[in-house]
Amino acid sequence: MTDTKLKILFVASEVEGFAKTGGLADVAKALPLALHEHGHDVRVMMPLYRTVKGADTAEFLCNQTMRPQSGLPEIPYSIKQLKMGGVPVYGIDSPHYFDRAGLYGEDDHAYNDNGERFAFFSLAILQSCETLDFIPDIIHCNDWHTSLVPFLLKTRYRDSGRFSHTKTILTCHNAAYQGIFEKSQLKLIPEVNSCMDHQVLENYSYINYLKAGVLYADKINAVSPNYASELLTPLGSHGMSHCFVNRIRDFEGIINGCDYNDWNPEVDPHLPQNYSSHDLSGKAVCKAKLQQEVGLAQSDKAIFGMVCRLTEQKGFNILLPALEDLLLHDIQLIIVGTGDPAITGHLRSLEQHHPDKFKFVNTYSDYLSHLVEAGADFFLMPSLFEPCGLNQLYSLAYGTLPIVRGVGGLKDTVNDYDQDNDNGNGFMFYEPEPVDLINLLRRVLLLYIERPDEIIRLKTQAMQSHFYWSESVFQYERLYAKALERYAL
Ligand SMILES: Nc1ncnc2c1ncn2[C@@H]1O[C@H](COP(=O)(O)OP(=O)(O)O[C@H]2O[C@H](CO)[C@@H](O)[C@H](O)[C@H]2O)[C@@H](O)[C@H]1O
Repeated sequence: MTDTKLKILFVASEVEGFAKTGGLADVAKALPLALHEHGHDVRVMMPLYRTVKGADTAEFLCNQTMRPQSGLPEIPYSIKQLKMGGVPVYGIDSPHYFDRAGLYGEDDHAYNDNGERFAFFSLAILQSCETLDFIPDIIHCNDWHTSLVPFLLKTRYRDSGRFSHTKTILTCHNAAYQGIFEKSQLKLIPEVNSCMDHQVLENYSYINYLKAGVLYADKINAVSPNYASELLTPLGSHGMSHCFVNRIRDFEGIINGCDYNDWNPEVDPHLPQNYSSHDLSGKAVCKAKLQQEVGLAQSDKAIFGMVCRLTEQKGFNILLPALEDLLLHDIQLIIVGTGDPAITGHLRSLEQHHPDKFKFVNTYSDYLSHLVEAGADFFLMPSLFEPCGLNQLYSLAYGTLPIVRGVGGLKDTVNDYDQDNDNGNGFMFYEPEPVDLINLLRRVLLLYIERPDEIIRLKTQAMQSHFYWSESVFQYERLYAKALERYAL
């Protein structure tokens, strides 16, 4: 398979370097680049939001007109090209749908036409392939935003000769977000409204985009083997277990890699001093810089860090009560994140009660996310569920010991010190109970205070754990091969 060079179109709603709200963007950059390195002809397609970095200088390729069925007005848009290493990134430039302040919403409110926006994007993807004369072997879709592409290929485009050999992959980065919209948002794709398949209909008035993708994609994967197995269970599938069970023969888990071009403490330009597993002295300099940056006293106290979207998924129901206990100890805590106003309010009030120990930085900052990874001693990820998780991989690379809940990809990537002293590179608790996290945090703190040499050994060991994208690319290549074989038979 590795000798077969494929034409791959990777379609995603966000791509690191251009527009990002979370981990999907990281993967939408690193995976296409890794596939390109394996010799495939990879192109990426994304919406050209107003905020896309480089949008002003993107190369204009052509104007397009979408002519909807059923007498709706024509929709003009254009295709522009950005560059990401050797991989072309096509931006779908529709002022009507994408020239807005946010990607998916503003002021904590999702845009009320998101269903229509991403139905348009899915149609534009296929129309643009034809215009650019790039007919892919594989269209690699990601999450609900692009889940209608497999549906379109098997319905509207079924008899179109041009895509007769094109197969689709759907990667589920987070099946909690399913894209459930009123049928009225699907005026551009009326076929969905007449589709009576109960797996696509959420109910008689609503369509579930992710379910359409899971039903119609040729192959499906989750971003870790453990999350894939969770998605097959009623408890771990966000209500979609029957959909995944129905596709079990075409469904698997492939763990994300870590992009060591962006996340490597030996060369990271965000850090005041670089360091490696052979010499951790630069990490101490990063710790001092982090303390100075957020306004905490310079000291050797253990720093617990966290960078994330502030959502229920990240385990705040477990974490907030546990922090009340943790902050009674002689530690420092730094949380960087934006999101849910209720969580923001709790964190603000906790910070006011412990101003000398806890800094909550309510912002989105690449610089701070790198500095927290480098300067903290421990990284908190007590997630309720975690499809893969990337920050624990960054934490390992930076010698910052992850404290995680044993779910999803966290279980696949962190070796629990309590289970395996010799090979441990982090700490794990299992039950979604604050008391379990509190007990773990106390044990970790004791280790930090009483056995500093052991902590250094663990940090060094963590830095030697690697999750290379090239390994995951082999598995994606096998998945592509299976998708292409299935219809060649
Ligand atoms: N305030 C802030 N400032 C700077 N950077 C911030 C930030 N808040 C978040 N980030 C960054 O966003 C990314 C988050 O990635 P994750 O994989 O941990 O979570 P996410 O839930 O978004 O992704 C989903 O998709 C990914 C990719 O498949 C899965 O790993 C994951 O489990 C799944 O939930 C990291 O690069 C992080 O540094």
